[in-house]
Amino acid sequence: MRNPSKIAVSLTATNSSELSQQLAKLAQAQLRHPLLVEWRLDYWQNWSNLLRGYQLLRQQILPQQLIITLRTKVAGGQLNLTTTAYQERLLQWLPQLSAAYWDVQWLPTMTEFSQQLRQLAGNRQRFIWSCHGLVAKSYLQNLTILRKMATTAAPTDYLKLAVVSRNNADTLALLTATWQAYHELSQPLITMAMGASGQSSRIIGPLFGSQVSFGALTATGSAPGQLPLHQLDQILLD
Ligand SMILES: O=C1C[C@@](O)(C(=O)O)C[C@@H](O)[C@@H]1O
Repeated sequence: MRNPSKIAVSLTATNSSELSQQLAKLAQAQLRHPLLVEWRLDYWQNWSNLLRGYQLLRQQILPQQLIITLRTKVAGGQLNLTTTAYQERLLQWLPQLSAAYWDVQWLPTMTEFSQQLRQLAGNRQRFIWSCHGLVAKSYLQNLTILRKMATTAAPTDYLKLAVVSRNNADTLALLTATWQAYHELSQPLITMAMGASGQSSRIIGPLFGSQVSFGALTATGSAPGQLPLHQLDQILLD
């Protein structure tokens, strides 16, 4: 049987006071769907007080609700890091910040890094293997990425694919690839088409096998095309 769909929301605070504000806003949210909270570390300005931010977060958010993500510029995030610097930061911080999921930017050539992560994480830690396409992709390109990511992921890890959409055909390519992957692969999926023309994928994604949809807590959210959290909660089709 399928798991119930979840909604995720990103905290994009740059410092502790912004984080408190975003958490206060989140505390007001009464949602129909189970909620995951993504902490986007790439927005955080001063990493010497990252642990302080984490403590603040944990006063309100349970570890089993938490996703921790460090998104680099090449994948649409805020931090300009080389692959090596990105991987070093993950290896440094993963043992210190406990979360249900760590988001990891997937690369075809990362066998050694993924083994290091798993060793550090032990059995309890699960991963979201992420691929962010900033250029629109065809059905086959989307499906091929999902299939390749599945070879890195454990059965309980998520595979996440976010691709830019220029039009309805791009969105359909993402949704139909999701549908095929849902029938072929054992891992749960999170997919979305980014941008205004991809917005429908955030609403009907669950009908095609995507299990988590991201809504926006702030005016801009954390990616183009996200719907406001409450609106998404009302209209998500699952
Ligand atoms: O990977 C994703 C999905 C996302 O890019 C979106 O399009 O909603 C938002 C990001 O914060 C998150 O890490």
